[in-house]
Amino acid sequence: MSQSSVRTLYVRSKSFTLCSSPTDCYSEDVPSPESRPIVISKDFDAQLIEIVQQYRQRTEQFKEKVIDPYASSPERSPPVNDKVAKEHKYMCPKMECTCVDFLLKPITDRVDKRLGTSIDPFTDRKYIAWLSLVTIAFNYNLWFIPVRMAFPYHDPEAVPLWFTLDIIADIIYVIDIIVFQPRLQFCKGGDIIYDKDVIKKKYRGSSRFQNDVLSVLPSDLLYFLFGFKSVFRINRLMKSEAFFEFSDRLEGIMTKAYIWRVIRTIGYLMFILHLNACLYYVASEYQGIGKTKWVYSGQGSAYLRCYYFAVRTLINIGGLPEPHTVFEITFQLANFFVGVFVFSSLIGQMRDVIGAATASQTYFRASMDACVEYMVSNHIPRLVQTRVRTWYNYTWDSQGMLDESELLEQMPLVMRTAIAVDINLATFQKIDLFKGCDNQMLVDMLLRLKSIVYLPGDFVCKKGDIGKEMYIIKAGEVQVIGGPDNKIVFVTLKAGCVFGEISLLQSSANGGNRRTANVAAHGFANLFVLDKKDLNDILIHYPESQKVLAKGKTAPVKDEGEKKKGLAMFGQKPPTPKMLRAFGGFGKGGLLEKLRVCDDLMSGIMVQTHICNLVFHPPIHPSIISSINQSIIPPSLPPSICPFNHPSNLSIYLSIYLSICK
Ligand SMILES: Nc1nc2c(ncn2[C@@H]2O[C@@H]3COP(=O)(O)O[C@H]3[C@H]2O)c(=O)[nH]1
Repeated sequence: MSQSSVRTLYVRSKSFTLCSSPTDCYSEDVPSPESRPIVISKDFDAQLIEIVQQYRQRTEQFKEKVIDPYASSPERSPPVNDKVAKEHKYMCPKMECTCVDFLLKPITDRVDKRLGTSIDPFTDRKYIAWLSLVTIAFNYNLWFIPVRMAFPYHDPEAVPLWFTLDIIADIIYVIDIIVFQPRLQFCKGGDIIYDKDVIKKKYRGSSRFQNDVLSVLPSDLLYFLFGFKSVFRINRLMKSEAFFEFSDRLEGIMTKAYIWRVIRTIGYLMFILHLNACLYYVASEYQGIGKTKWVYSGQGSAYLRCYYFAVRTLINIGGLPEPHTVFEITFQLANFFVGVFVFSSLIGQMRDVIGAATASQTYFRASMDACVEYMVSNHIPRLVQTRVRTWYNYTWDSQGMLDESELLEQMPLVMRTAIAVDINLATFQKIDLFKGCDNQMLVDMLLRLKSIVYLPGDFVCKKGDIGKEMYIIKAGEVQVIGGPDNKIVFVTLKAGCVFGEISLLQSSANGGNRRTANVAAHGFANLFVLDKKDLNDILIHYPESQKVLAKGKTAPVKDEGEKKKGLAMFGQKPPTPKMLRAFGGFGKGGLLEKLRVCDDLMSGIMVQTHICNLVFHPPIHPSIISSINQSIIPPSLPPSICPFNHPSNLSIYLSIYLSICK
């Protein structure tokens, strides 16, 4: 080894820093350097110098990064925050970004803004609308590729049109692959995945992606070699999944999904006929157009005539020229066989679709028929039979089913709650009787309601009966009636009113659990019914609400405001009569104070008549007052209890007064 090829370098023992002299290796933190000279060959020396240069370069890079923290670097991508994102809007953050990515960035940003980074494929209407477009493009290929293959439709004038349509369909396919499919949320282990990158990765690994890519392969380039032939576009049919997806999604959002199912089944039928028409034309061409009686004659519209042939053969209508050659007979036989199998299955499918669409109607008819049969065989009076039929018809017409609860019971509790809350909670919250009640209690109540339809004139409850249910009017009206033959209407309750709660909320001691009035449906009345047992079960858990309800029922009426509260639970009442106002209304020294006297004086009908005469002018006849008392005071109550001091009975008196004296 020559002296010139030898160079002396010094290595600091711990950190292996390369130094050009021993003193360079001294530093404050290394007080006693143990540097020893290393003798290296010239080649090795060159290598080391190169390494040192590389280190210097690296140091420079780091220095640069200190000045510009977002300088591109393999180790670090710039932090994503708004400011940086804006500054580097069109810069690709990752080293693996391609030019295409870089160019597409502004477009993808815009698309993200419009569509969002992920799409819910089940409910997103925009996606379903897009799918309809893809379905049109797919159907264009599905129907026109065979027809263009079979019939001579590629004449020079038509080629530009076909070409344009092909391009449009292809663009739709490509947009679907780039924009929509890589954004579709999916479910993994019960979690919905929204992350764009994960979704993209999943799509790219799916068989759908493979089919989608195959469907857009530019096989049309073969036109250059073999001429303009639609057979080269046959790979476009690989997009069939989009059609079936569209079909499912549409069924999911349509209120009458069977309409789409019928259209789809008819479409299948027409497509098979269409294919057959194409085959017939090809067969005719093979035989020679117009050569025999069986083939297409070459006259008129080729497609129309061939389609006509297909309809007659495949649906086995017959009446066609007899095939003669072996080829013709074989073709015709194949047609008949296909016709039998395909059409029998399509007809079966159609029957299922129509059967499913009318299933509920069939169920209704069957229930009603069974009931009528039962009534006839048990000699039920005709009048009752008519009422039962009317009930069936009205219930079916008004709610589209006989028993709503049957449908709801199939659902999990959370769904039932959602539906019940959505339909009725707002109405419930407005009912005065429930004001101040716990919302959760109302929801519990909603879940236990049963819907029942009453026919005009039906008694919902009768005075003196034991009250086992309370009612909320869903639709229609009921009337609180009394007097001889129940001819007197004390009050009419409308949708949203509650009744039947008096006997339910009072204790059975002294007959408090008996109905205090007759209530009958005025027209058709659709009522929610709440069982006493259900109500009690609920109230056990809501003692506060129980107090509110009890208060709503028994609160003493003190002034106009409170009177409203007390009476409002019976629904809309007639306005305060002029006469009542003349007597000072319900305020101090007014009607109530006068009536309270009867607590002490009440001993017979004459006293009541006297008070009535005092209050109402012209006076009410004593016989009417007597009949009111008989119909209002629960039989179990001692006669000494004044009927006036109960706000509800008071309202009845006022109603009678209005109806008689106005
Ligand atoms: N007694 C009475 N009941 C009324 C009146 N208005 C509505 N109703 C309702 O008619 C229902 C009959 O049954 P309930 O006694 O259980 O509860 C009664 C009240 O809810 C009224 O003015 N007097």
